[in-house]
Amino acid sequence: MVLGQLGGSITRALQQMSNATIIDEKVVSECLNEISRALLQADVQFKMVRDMQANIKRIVNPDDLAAGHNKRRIMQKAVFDELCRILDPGKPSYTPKKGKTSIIMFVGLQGSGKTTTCTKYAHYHQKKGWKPALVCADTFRAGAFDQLKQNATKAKIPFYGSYMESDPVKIAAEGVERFKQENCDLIIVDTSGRHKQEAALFEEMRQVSEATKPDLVIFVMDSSIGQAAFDQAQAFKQSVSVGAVIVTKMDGHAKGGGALSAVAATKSPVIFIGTGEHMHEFEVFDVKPFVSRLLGMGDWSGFMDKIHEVVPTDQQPELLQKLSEGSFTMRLMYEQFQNMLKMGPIGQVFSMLPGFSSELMPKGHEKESQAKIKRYMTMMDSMTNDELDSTNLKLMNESRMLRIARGSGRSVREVVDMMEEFKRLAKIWSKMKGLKIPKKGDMSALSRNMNAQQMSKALPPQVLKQMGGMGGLQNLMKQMGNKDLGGMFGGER
Ligand SMILES: Nc1nc2c(ncn2[C@@H]2O[C@H](COP(=O)(O)OP(=O)(O)OP(=O)(O)O)[C@@H](O)[C@H]2O)c(=O)[nH]1
Repeated sequence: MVLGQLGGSITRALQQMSNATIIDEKVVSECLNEISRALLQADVQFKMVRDMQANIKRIVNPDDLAAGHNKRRIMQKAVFDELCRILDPGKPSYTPKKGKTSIIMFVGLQGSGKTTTCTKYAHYHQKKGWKPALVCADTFRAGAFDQLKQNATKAKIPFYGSYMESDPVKIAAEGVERFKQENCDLIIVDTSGRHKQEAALFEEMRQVSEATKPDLVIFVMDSSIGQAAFDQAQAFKQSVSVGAVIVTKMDGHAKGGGALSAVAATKSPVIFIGTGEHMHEFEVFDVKPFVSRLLGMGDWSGFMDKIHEVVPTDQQPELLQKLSEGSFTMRLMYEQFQNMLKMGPIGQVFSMLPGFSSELMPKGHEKESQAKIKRYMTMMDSMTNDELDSTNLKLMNESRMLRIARGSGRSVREVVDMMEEFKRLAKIWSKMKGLKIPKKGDMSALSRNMNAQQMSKALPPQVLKQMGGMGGLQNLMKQMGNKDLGGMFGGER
């Protein structure tokens, strides 16, 4: 995971601090120095690291820490808040509205993934019923137009470009005009890659922006961008009004700190991340779940807590059992939708798992999302028992989808959307495979007496790793006072 190493180092530094017998200013300073070193090693800009250190020092008062508070948690929260602060400029970006023309211009360094991301962005919206179109204003790189054309054709998205015309300003203006007339509601302008040393290309970018008057300029950034990130991003921001950031190649193992710096430089929110070369490898970005995953443990415990809160007690053991098997069925999805509609927003449970709530229930759109869940349930009502209980997606062939669409009075596209949603949830669900749950009768006794060693054996290895290994787990158990662990395993308390 990009930035994964940074998260691990921060977690270790916090761990070392909480192992100390007396927490005084010196121990806190050492911990902060360790965290700062980790940030610098991950390519976060020096000034940002210095500011972050000063802010945490202000928030964390060693006297408070000494007075029997949970030291690691206080420090962790301060670090968490600071990272969120860096990634969240506090104001949302311009949000295009379906049915109303928006012009979105993509800018960035060479090879950052603009062309790929333009198509992903168009495809993402197209799936949601938008009418996007792509304009290739990259006349600099030979083959850029062919690449866009190929991607656009594959995704059945209209495109505009030219092999002959060398003036990107002219192409951009013409393309935007054409698609305005065709009533496209999302006109996406792809531009050439450039860097701040190329003054003429920066001037050209400004002219493209002037000619097309974009509602939103998106800065596309490769997550492996190093120390140069801050200055480059700032230069883009100073030339055109960057309003949002998309970070690409999050599927790699880059240090990723440069990406944090660039976000700070543009003072614009990250709206999506690219997680692979393919069209669907594109996720809505949410700051808090991302940072908590980065810091190694928050999501898992939060997830279990929320299951406890939202899922009716009598259903918890069964649900956890199914989690441990990792196999997700339509029926399970149906039952969870039912719980969530009854008990509150679905996001409460799954927001703990990155990529989930943001997709299914974006903030501020809860009403629409609930309506969507209800529509999904209507479609599932038209499914046979075999379909509901199957884990095999291949079963859902075209004729079955047609039948479901007809039976529920919805379109085939909506059925396909629901299947996509199901696939995504099944992927998240499969991560829980291997969770070992004590037999029903043994549950409460076992969980009362369970130590970290036993507990570590019960957890799937990838989850244990996410929690910061044995150390992270021991800490979590301390925080929860052990007694609550019965709840994590569905036992009676
Ligand atoms: N692994 C991975 N590769 C990506 C991702 N996004 C883009 N790429 C790859 O990065 C390379 C560059 O992507 P392009 O879309 O051509 O980049 P560009 O910014 O348009 O390039 P220029 O026009 O030359 O500036 C391609 O090989 C893409 O497949 C991603 O999220 N993950």
